Amino acid sequence: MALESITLFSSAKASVQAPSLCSFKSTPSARRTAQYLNSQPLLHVTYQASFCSAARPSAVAYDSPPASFEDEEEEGHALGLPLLNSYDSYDEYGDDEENGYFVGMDDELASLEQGGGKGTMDNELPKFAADLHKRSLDDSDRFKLQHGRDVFAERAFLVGIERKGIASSFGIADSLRELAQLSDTAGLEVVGSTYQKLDHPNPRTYIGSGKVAELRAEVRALEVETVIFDDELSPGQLRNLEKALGNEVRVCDRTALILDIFSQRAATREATLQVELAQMEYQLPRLTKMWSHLERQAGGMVKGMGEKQIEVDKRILRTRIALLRKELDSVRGHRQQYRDRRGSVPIPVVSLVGYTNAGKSTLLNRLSGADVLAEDRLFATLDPTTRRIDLPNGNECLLTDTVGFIQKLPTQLVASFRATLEEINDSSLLVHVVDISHPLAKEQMVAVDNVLSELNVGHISRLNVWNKIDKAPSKKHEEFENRGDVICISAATGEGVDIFCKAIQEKLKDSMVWVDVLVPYAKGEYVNSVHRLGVVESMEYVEDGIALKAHVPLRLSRQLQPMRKTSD
Ligand SMILES: Nc1nc2c(ncn2[C@@H]2O[C@H](COP(=O)(O)OP(=O)(O)OP(=O)(O)O)[C@@H](O)[C@H]2O)c(=O)[nH]1
Ligand SMILES: [Mg+2]
Repeated sequence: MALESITLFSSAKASVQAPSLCSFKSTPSARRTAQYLNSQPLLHVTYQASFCSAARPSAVAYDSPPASFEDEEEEGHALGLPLLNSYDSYDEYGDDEENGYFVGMDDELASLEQGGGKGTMDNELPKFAADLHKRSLDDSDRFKLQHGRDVFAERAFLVGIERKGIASSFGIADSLRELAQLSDTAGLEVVGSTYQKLDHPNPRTYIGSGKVAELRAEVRALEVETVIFDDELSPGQLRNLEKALGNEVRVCDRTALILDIFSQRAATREATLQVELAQMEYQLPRLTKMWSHLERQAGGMVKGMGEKQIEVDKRILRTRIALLRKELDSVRGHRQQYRDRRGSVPIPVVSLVGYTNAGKSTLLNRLSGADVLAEDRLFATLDPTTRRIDLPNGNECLLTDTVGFIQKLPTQLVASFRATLEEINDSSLLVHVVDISHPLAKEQMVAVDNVLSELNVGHISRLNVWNKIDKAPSKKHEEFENRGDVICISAATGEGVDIFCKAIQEKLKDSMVWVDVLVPYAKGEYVNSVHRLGVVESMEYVEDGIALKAHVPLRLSRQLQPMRKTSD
């Protein structure tokens, strides 16, 4: 078995260009097939190795025909997808399969032709390609243009629970609404949702067994393709739900969905590596489904074969995870060098943090004329962008836009993005941007505070900014007029932005350090830095140099340390 080249999880892409080919193993014949299909106009084949991933493939490739075609549970078969089988077991299964196509390798082909079988590379593959193409046309009304991309609108159904007695700041309706927004961002079409009131999530199936039966009926009635649960499912829950709901539907959870969105959006090498790592760590304990067909195929004769495969896969995954970590370390090393270089230029860093879709990128764009993608969807930004901006008093600072937060942020994601988020640690000031027009603005603030407290940034001073006041109801205006600790702005119209800049300036001054130094004439560049970055109180040309009294950013004060006047 050519295991080494399996694309184990070619990420859970919820939206792919059809058609895609799901292959359980990357065998030479599967690769060859993909090569052939990709050489055809209008066909684009990607491998996926598992049905747990969020994309519905257009066809399924098996290395040899599964033994139990009649078995209702047979994945691809049950989905009504064309099957592609490499030929080696053709004699045994060849004639009774209408849905399948058979291909073989050259040497196998020779023996096939000698044996007078019907399938050859030459006549079966083109038929297969034509069938795939036809199916993708049949499905074409399911494609909608979304955010400038063709997205296959899978039918999704959402399931949540309301915990009795647990005062979650997000109510179940709000949480499901947000899950729907996430699904939409991932390119799914939400066709319904349900929830159950429970003391605790059911350890076996998350919802109770009666509710599972109800869900199964609803899923059938609505022709649902993906069921998404609002909380992270344990590997056991996932397995049991997959079993209970049948193979026609895919089961996934909030975490997998968010990971999927991140993987669709990751643009830089570091973000891609981080998301891939998070996905693999998520998949590792959940590796079950992709080899279960082997058990059936062996007809129970080679008991535990699937088990063994899972062990092999786990080893492959672990090796890959180790490799990813190493690569990430090296990418981060480069970034650290960049940051160190930036650190030697003592410009204060101001970080924009906040809930996803709060308007952080819009604000950065407004202040710096940057061109960061800002759009009305969740997680538009994954990579931090930094721009230099001028403050009203002529000082400069660096403004950094960061990835947005969300409630129930997957732990793997927080862990793998920690390094990116840790840049926040270098900031002189955190600006917490809130979308005050959002009905759950308060709950979102709490969620952001929770993530921030995990990041140990309590020592950095904060500025709270309520954004989108152009959209907010006037009641909110009265509310914030009574508060001294908030700046109200509209990043879209520019209202309040001047006041915001002044507030940054003041806050930065608060975080500055008082210095009384004598700068030798030979080191005149420091005087420039003090003017550019600090607030000068007095300056005097004396015999040995320039005597300065000023407030300066901490980093600059360190550089000025040797020039401190000895008298103080
Ligand atoms: N009406 C109004 N809309 C705004 C304002 N600021 C931002 N928006 C809109 O809100 C949406 C989200 O803005 P972004 O700047 O992408 O939000 P973000 O905080 O960077 O979001 P993520 O990158 O997903 O974390 C966009 O459609 C913006 O046009 C505002 O002041 N008023
Ligand atoms: Mg953004």
